Amino acid sequence: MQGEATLRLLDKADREIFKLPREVKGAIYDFQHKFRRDPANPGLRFKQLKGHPRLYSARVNQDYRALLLHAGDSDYILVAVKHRKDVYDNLDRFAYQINPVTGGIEFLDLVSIEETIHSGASRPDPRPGPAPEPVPTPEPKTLFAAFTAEQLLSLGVAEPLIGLIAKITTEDELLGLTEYAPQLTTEVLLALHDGRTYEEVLDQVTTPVAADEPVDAEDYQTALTRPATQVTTDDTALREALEDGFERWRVFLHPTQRKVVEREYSGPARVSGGPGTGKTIVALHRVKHLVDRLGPGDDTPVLLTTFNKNLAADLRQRLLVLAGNETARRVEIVNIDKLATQIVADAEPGGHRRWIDDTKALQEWEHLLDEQGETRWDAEFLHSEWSHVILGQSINSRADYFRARRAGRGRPISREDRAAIWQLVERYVKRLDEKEVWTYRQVAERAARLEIERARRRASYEADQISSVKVQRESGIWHRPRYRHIVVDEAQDLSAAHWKMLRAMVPEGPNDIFLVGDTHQRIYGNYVSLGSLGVNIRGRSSKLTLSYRITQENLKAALGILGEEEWDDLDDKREDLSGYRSVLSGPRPVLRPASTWDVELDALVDQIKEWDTPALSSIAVCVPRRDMVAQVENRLGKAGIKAVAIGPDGPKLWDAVHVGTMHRFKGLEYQRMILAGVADGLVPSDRALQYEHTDPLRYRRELRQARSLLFVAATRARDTLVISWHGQKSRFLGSQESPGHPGLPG
Ligand SMILES: Nc1ncnc2c1ncn2[C@@H]1O[C@H](COP(=O)(O)OP(=O)(O)OP(=O)(O)O)[C@@H](O)[C@H]1O
Repeated sequence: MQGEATLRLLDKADREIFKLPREVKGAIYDFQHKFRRDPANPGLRFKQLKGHPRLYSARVNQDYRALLLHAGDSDYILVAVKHRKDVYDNLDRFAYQINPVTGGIEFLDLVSIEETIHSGASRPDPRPGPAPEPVPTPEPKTLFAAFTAEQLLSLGVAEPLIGLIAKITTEDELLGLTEYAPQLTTEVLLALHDGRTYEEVLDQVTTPVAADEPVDAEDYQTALTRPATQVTTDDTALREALEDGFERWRVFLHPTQRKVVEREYSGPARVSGGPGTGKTIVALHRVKHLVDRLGPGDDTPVLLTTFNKNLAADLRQRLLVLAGNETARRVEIVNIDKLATQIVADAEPGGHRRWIDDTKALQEWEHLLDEQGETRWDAEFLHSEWSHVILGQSINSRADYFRARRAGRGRPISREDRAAIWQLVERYVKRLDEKEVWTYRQVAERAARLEIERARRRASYEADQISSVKVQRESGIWHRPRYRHIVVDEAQDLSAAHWKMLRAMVPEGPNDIFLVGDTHQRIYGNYVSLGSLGVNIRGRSSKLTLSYRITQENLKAALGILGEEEWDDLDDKREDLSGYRSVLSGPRPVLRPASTWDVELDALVDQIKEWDTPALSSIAVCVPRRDMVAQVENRLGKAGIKAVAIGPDGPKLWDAVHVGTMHRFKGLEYQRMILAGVADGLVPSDRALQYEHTDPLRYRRELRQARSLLFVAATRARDTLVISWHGQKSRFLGSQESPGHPGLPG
């Protein structure tokens, strides 16, 4: 063999490599350079392994050998690095195949897997709580006895593992097996063990990753290009994977993630998925994919936008890590309200208006109602009517408001009422004008109109250019589209005006808009129907279902919070979380009642002390109300625990416990989360509960939003989740209660 070679790293091989001594990792670094430059270099002692036509070994250092799978031509995959004695003494331990279901390449070291099964058997139970009474069992039952080998194979389980799987009797052994087993085998076995039926697993786990075409078991070259082959995508990625602090999401995408990232879409596309399924990761990879395909002379940027400022900052930082400066330079990353403000500021330079948030906007309503002596409607109702019905549908006149749809808005209002409300809204807007302030929604609405007008002028300019030779070449930029592509994260919280603005910013066509979001996590009450806003996602929707953040235990608890509520798909259809699952496991969530808020605060301090970790920012405390944030901060401070509130721009300090209201936790994640004050009256709030009899529709909407808020908060934990309350436990935590004991109703 002569000339250069490519070398990729197979998923999970990095895990074993990571555990090798430092000097061996250094040697691998040198090895991969040499190998790529010239695999025939005699110093590498590159040779085929007996009985394995595609498997080769090569020298890393005196004691260690790299195992390389030949995919064809000069393409190799690094599948393991092992001590010399573990390579040549027992060659039967190695197996590889193209999975007949997915068409992805899989490698197995049966001895390593067997070892981890046995170490799994002696693993300590990660879940606290009373130890189960030992029950004498004559014959341990195997976990997968109910399924035939044919069934397991048809679900995509790796054939060489069938024998080992038949012997598994405990969950810990199963977790041991999954450490080095191929991804699909792991997912299938855990889903079956979780109680899903064969048909459910086929439908939810296997089919989404099955190959689209018949699989040729010998064509490794084609297999290498399939999303189901989880390898680093290029040579540089392999080098990164060996570095300290390597983040796997950068190179190993799940096959369903890779599919949605690389697909060609004929128009706007939507990716949904429960918390932690990698929607943000997918949005970042999609941006990279789109930039990689831009022509060299194409300087129209790609827009990456999200809901708030600190998430935008996080996206920028992660895009730099993923794709580097050159790519990031071609991407505009900005939160949606800032984008709208820029548009308005550019169009109306010299404006002095300040933004006000919803709390301030409500105060203004209250003052207006007091001054007018108006008691028929409260500030909340009027603010919501103005924001969601009037601004939400771009209503400009009284006549249009008379005709406006108010579906799902709560109590019906007469024509006479509408006339009075319209008058109040006019006075309110005038009041804000005089004070030179405006709400984010007003800015978004104004920006949408400006962009629609700009798009209209651009379209007529283009039409003129085509139809008339006399149009001069103008140097103005208004006739260029603002963006080539738009990618949106946290799509569930954007308002109708935001979507109208975005729609006008990018020409309709292939890959124009790519949005990711989860309507179960909608916390700002913006219900939209994308189709009616010109963002037609029909036929271009996909779903991610495997959570990389949440453990199975926390996932069950979080799903319990959602209850029987119904959710939409941003486009007037229903959406659910069927298939949502995890392969991670950890401690069960802890439910902790307290008699008073004071006692709850004491327990919170004790809990953090008990964790006794120097990594304070791996801990977060989430509370339902702003005043409680200050109280928690205060109490932690008194106990000598450094704490900091999460502000609108995110947390200011990184060596402190982060404390915030539920809204502030959107998009974040922490090793350990405490949700405090999860009591009825707070979650949902008394304010929401007051509508139960007066306005049932509104009551339902408020309750759904409160559920979503608690769902967002509870799904931020990577590992430990503690939920506490004082007084009456929140109705969203289910009916079972076992004070002092861990566990939540599933
Ligand atoms: N392919 C992957 N490999 C490894 N880790 C991944 C992968 N995809 C996602 N993750 C990790 O899972 C976690 C959740 O990812 P991400 O934030 O993208 O999920 P999300 O769906 O946007 O979550 P949420 O809806 O809760 O905000 C992150 O820590 C991320 O690094």
